[in-house]
Amino acid sequence: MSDLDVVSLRKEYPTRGEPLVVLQQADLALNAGENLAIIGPSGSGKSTLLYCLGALESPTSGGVALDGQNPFELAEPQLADFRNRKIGFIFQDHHLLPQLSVLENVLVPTLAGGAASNEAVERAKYLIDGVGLTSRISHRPAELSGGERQRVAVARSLIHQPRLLLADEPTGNLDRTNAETIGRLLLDLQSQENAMLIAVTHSMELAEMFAARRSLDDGRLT
Ligand SMILES: Nc1ncnc2c1ncn2[C@@H]1O[C@H](COP(=O)(O)OP(=O)(O)OP(=O)(O)O)[C@@H](O)[C@H]1O
Repeated sequence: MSDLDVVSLRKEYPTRGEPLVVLQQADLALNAGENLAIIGPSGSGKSTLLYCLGALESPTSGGVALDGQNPFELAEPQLADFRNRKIGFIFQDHHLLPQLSVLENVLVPTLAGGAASNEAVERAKYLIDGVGLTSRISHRPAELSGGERQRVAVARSLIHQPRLLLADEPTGNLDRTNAETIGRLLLDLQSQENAMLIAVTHSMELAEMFAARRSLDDGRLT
């Protein structure tokens, strides 16, 4: 058994006619400290796969086990807690809250139980330093460049020391130089934190920075 096991994952979306099969028999296994890029053209099901891995979407059939736990067996709010503590998400368009500072944005995932603890604030500052934004800690997203915003999103994704980092086109909106910087940063932090990282992308440049690559074709991981 690996730290992450995905077995025969199938995802269909209902339509007025035949259901649309987006994933079929997708299998993968990953261990702590490993990273994987999944490449596929637009519409091939990359985001759907990532959402199933992140327990944001339930698969039609098949299973996901993270540290031996199948999240789809959990009821809310245990599922929300599992997602919050075990999984870090990075999206193409950062999803930062415009009215909050860099520090506050990084702390958002810790606020479910009320005010951020001193420990969380220390960890947020450590991560903001790690992504090179200490001098911007009080800035709002609108006062940052696109690459800087994505660095904040990377720091935020790591706040709970997640076991699994999921990145959906993390460099999709960035120019080549910034894309390379974010790719490198993600991989460095993932290795430092001994997390698993799965990124879906159509960028070969990004995929080539990863230790392993798979393609998503016709709903199958090859
Ligand atoms: N909620 C939904 N209901 C019905 N069909 C959906 C739904 N979500 C996605 N799809 C369809 O599933 C297919 C895969 O979508 P998905 O977003 O996973 O692809 P993708 O590889 O991430 O694409 P892109 O690179 O363009 O973001 C597409 O044909 C899409 O139209």
